[in-house]
Amino acid sequence: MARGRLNSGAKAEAELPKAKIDKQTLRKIGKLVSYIKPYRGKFIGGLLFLIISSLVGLAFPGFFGALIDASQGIQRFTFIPANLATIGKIAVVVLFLQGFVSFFRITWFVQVAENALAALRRDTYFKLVTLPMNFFANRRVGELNSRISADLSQIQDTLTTTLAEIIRQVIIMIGGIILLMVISIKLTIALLVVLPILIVVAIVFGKFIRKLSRQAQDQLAESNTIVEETLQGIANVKAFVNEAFEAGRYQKNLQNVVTLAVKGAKYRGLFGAFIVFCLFGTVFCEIWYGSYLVSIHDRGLTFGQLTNFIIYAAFISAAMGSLPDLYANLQKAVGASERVLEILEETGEPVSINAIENAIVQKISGNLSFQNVEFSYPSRPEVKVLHGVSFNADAGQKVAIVGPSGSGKSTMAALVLQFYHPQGGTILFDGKPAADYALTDIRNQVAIVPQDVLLFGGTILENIAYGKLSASKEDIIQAAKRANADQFITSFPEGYDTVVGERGVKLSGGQRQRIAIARALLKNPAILILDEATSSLDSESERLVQEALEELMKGRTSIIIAHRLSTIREADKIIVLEKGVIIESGTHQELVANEQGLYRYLSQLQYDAVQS
Ligand SMILES: Nc1ncnc2c1ncn2[C@@H]1O[C@H](COP(=O)(O)OP(=O)(O)OP(=O)(O)O)[C@@H](O)[C@H]1O
Repeated sequence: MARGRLNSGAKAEAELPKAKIDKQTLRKIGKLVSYIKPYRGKFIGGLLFLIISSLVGLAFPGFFGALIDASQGIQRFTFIPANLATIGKIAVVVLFLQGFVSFFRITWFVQVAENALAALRRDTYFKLVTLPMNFFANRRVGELNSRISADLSQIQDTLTTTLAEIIRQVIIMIGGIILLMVISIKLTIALLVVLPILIVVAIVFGKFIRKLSRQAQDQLAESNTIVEETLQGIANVKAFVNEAFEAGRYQKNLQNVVTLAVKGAKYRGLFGAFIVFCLFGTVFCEIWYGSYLVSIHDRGLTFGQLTNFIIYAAFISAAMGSLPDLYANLQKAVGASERVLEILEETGEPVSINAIENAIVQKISGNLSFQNVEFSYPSRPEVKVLHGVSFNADAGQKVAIVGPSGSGKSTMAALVLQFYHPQGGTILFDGKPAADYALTDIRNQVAIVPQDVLLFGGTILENIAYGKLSASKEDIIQAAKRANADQFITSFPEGYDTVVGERGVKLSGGQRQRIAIARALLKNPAILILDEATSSLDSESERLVQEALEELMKGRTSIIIAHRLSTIREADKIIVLEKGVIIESGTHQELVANEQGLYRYLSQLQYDAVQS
């Protein structure tokens, strides 16, 4: 029980936190029961079979006793004759039934748990992806990931094994004690006085030793860090002639490891001695006393009963010993359920899990306007990012937003996409407030080509199809051609089936952008947001991307978040944003005419940078 992986050098594994189990938490996690409901027949059947198999398991040692007694001509039970062959036949039938019941219990429990968990995983995932952007601002991806993996796995383990084990062990413990009492009250009392004390001591001792071995492991991991650090920074160590200092530091750490390990070993030794002396001592005393009872024939025990007693005593000790760990697992599962429920109870965005229900209902032709939009991010309500921003983009117009870094350009794009909602003012599509549209109607008709294009692990074909999942291969190739992407895609040996993303081919920035443009072309939105890449591409790549963008912008409203002013000269309107306020707006010609204007200043800066 106390055997940690001593001195492996690996950091001790982080355990899932345990939760208190009380009425309130049980009521809360009771909501998860709805996931088992569709399979209640199998679940109840499994429970019933579990109880039967536990009871049969408990009764089975009775056959051993009956066999031993039968060998001495004693009939143990009135309903089992003292005949070895008959007892053997009955045992075979019981074993067969036990096997049958166990088979169904295990398969049914696993079926229930797997199906229920798959549904729970799906719902948690769907809830996660439909949660508003603000939810993600306050949480780390790793933490959310562990909800889906570690927490749900813990619940799954509990449903498949822990719950069944607890029920079985409780039945064995209670049933075992009753049976022991039937055999010999005196022996049972002697056992029950000593056994719980021994088990409690063993558990506490075990925990203590586990803690010590974890400390030693952590210490060793720390000394491994010293090795890693010094080897990585070996030039520094040498330059400062600090070899002796580092060796001393390492030596000191190792000494701590040894001290902790030796301390752990002492307690381990003590634990072993305790087990040998107390536990085996108790067993010996019990058998000794039992043998005495066997020896005084008339009031005492039969050999068979003594054998039964020893087997049941072993059963009970094992059950008592396993219950604390099982209970701890149950606590972890309750904690995991609470955390999963926290996500499930969040309010998600109105997006249906059924793709058909997300289809466009209200068409948008492309008129967009901001009216006095005031906005601060919910995670930082005290910082106002947009102050009364107003502008109009008529259907088909190109509107560029320029301004220094942090002025709020990307925030405006996020508001158009309804990632957040303004605290003041209104965003209108075709003259109607955003709230009059279904969220999916707006997002389905607005596309964004972001600065940094993220491709999913999959083929190029799948990545382009992400813009319109129902698109045919011809449509996808057509979109890629219009986005100047077909040529480089077909130059790969596997063409459109080339796998990209983490495990696949790495595409250049310009290539990824053209894939994103093809994706947006396929989506065919009424409103397009282009978040121009800040890092410049080489001139050939730049030309290809620019051409593709021109193609993409044709016939739709385009909002261009521009970093290079040279690309937006032809825009119908340029909005200059500074610290969340529109300070200028007009065409390129109008803006450069304003000698005091920020736009003129910024374009002069960029022009000078290009010249130098
Ligand atoms: N998710 C967020 N939560 C809180 N504050 C944010 C968030 N995103 C941006 N901000 C803040 O809002 C302000 C505007 O940021 P925004 O990204 O819109 O600027 P930008 O003009 O697009 O800048 P850049 O040109 O560097 O991309 C900044 O002060 C930024 O720190």
